[in-house]
Order: sequence, then C-alpha cells, then structure tokens
Amino acid sequence: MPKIGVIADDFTGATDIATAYASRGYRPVVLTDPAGQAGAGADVVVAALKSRTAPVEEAVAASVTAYDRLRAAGCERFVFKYCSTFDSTDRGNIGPVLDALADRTGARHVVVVPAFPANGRTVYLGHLFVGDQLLENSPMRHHPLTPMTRSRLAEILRPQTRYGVGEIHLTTVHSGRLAQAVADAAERYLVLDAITDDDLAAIAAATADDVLVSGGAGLALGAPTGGSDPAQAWQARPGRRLVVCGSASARTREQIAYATAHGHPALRLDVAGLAGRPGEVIRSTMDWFGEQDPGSVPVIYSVGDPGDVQSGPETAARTENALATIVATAVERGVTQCIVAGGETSGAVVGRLGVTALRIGSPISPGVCWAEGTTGTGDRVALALKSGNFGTPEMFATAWEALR
Ligand SMILES: Nc1ncnc2c1ncn2[C@@H]1O[C@H](COP(=O)(O)OP(=O)(O)OP(=O)(O)O)[C@@H](O)[C@H]1O
Ligand SMILES: O=C(O)[C@@H](O)C(=O)CO
Repeated sequence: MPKIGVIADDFTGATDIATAYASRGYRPVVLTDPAGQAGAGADVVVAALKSRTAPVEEAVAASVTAYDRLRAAGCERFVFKYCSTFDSTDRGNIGPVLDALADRTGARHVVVVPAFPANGRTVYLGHLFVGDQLLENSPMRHHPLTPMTRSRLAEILRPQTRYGVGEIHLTTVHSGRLAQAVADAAERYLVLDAITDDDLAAIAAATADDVLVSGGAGLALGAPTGGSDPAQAWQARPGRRLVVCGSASARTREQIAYATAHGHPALRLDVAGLAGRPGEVIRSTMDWFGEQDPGSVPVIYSVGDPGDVQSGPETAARTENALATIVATAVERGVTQCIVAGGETSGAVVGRLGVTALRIGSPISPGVCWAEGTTGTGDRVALALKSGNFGTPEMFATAWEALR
C-alpha cells in the first residue's frame, strides 16, 4: 500500500485523523516539528501545522514545505486535513493551501470531504450540517477566529480559490459510478455529499488512486483496513494530571462545567491581566495549581462562558502563550498526563514543550486519543489534544481511564 502523507492545518486535527487511521489498522505518526524528519516505520505520516489561521502566505509556505518533506520521506498519496466544520474565512486558508497542493501534485480533481458522521458532521446537497443544524446556525457562527456564517461549502470555498468548485450529490455517491463522476467533472474541486460511514467508504474506494484528497478525519474512517495491531504501544508515565482549555467552543465549555460540578478544582485564567502583567498572572496560576491535591485533576481554562472572550488583536496569541507556559511549567513540576482543549492552543503547548513527534495511543472518543511525546528536556508526556467541539461532556473526568 502506498505510504500516505497528511498535511493537517492544526494539531488537534492531526491527532484526529491519526487516530482514525489507527482505528483502521494503520501505523500513523504525527510530526509536530515542521523541520523534523518523517517517522520510520509509519505507514501514515501526519505533519501537524499551525496554519489554519496563520497569514495566507505563511500557511501556503508551511503546507508546501510539509508536502515536500513528506514526499521526500516516501509518501505517495496525500491528504490535506482541515476542520470538519470547514473553519476558514473568505481569504483562506483552505482555498489557497488547496490551490498550492493541487498545483504541486498536479491533481486534476480534488475531492472536498469534511463529513465526519460520528461527530455529527454531515454534508447533504452540498450543505454542511453540525448535528441537526446547518453550519451557519451552529455554535461555529460565533468562533473567535473563523466564524462560519454560511453552510454551502462551494459558496464558502469559491472566494478562497482560483479554481472551479462543483458539487457531487448523494445519489451519485450511492450510484457506484462516483469515480467516473469525479473524472468527468469540469471543476477542479468537488464537494462530495456524505452522511454515513458507508458513504465515506464509497468515497475512499472511488478516490483510492487520487494523489490528493482533502477533508476531515472521515476520509481515513472510510479507508481500506491497514492490517496493523491497533493496541497502544506505550505506557503512560505515572504523575500529576492537568486539563488546560484555550478553546471557547460550546463542547469545551460543557466539559468545563461538568468537571467543575463534579468536584474538579477549576481556575479561569485572568485573560485581561495577561495584557499588562503576564508574569504575575502565570505565577499566581501556578501557585493555585501547587495548592491543589496532587491526586486531583485541576482544570485551567480561559473561557467559561461566551462573555469571557476578550477582543483585541493580541489576545488570542497572548492566551495561547500563557497556557503553553503554564503547561510547560506544570510538566517541570511533575505533570505527566495532560488534556489540552483547542487546536491553536494545542499547537502552542506542543511547541513550547519541545515535543517533535507524537505516537498515537488509546482512543478516548471519536476524533480524540491519547498520544505520547518526549519533551525538549527528555521527559515522556501523555497528551490528549482535543478539538474544541469533540469529546463527551464528562471527558475531563473520564478520559484518564483509557490510559490504564
Ligand atoms: N478569553 C479569551 N479571549 C480571547 N481569545 C481567547 C480567549 N481564550 C482563548 N482565546 C483564543 O481563542 C483561540 C481558540 O482557538 P483553539 O483552536 O485553541 O480552540 P477551538 O477553535 O475551540 O478548537 P478547535 O480549533 O480544535 O476546534 C485561541 O487562539 C485562544 O488563545
Ligand atoms: O475535523 C475536526 O473537526 C477537527 O479535527 C479539527 O480540525 C478541529 O480543530
């Protein structure tokens, strides 16, 4: 089977698709250092980028560099992994990155498949649904960086790309002649309907020879089985546990509320204070952490309800940096197992820890798994990088069971 290279536009998306490949019997590795070398022994190599909301030129350059490295490492088929809620703005970055990768690979057609039915993301008649709501009516409408105010994917993608965008609807996906429909299409990009895992399997079969496909982790869920043992190959180091949330998503807020209601010590980061006195805010947060029972699972978060989201150009970066420093300091003080909520936040945390590769471990829930990395100072740490809207409400209390 040809080695698969995945270019993921954020870190939680990278572990999301890696866990989907692992569940299909592949041996994925997630590379978190853009300059790092591709992992030996893996049949799926996922390059985790932090390009979703980066300036367009930076996102394109990082994606093309990742593609070149994956190709040099022997990958022959490529997946551009973006969010199952198609997180982007009119400028990008999905369209510009897709254009660059399509040009680089020479792909005549590239399918656009964000559907992930197990997490409620389905595409019907070209429209993306989140559960029973159109994307534009879902909580993604209020995302701090990529508010999604439309639902028809072709309309969202067109302003972002130089190439044509068409749609292939469910009747054709079910018809047994999807591969032909893709080959015959006039447009370079084709938004495909998918509402079940069987639809994803039909799409995977029809695109098995395509050099480039694009979408969410659902692309991997439809892949033919790889034949490897899915059992976790590593044991988590015992030590303290911590949950850190930089995500403002509705599901993360529910998880924080559940943990708080069930006796977990919880602290809201003083985001406003980070503007003038970041050192003091981080010190007092770490003092609070030090006061908690070492057997407890403290939760540090930056948004408890939507009103906590602060405007201002530097706020998001400042918050990511502060949470990254908090995790790195906590690891120095004995944390060995940590859940991080939010893709951008996860990118900042993993970068600060100096972790360059993640080995996939036990699944927690659709799209979320444990992964192990080694920090820049040589400590093994178990991380669950959780997409904002993924995981069950009780996850911050129960995810640790999957580590045993
Ligand atoms: N109180 C706050 N005010 C303003 N920005 C915040 C606040 N708290 C967090 N942020 C920023 O909001 C962004 C949230 O993005 P992140 O990707 O981490 O979460 P998410 O979008 O919910 O997750 P995902 O991308 O996995 O769906 C981060 O840049 C974070 O620093
Ligand atoms: O596809 C998804 O929804 C997630 O993997 C993600 O990318 C959220 O950041």
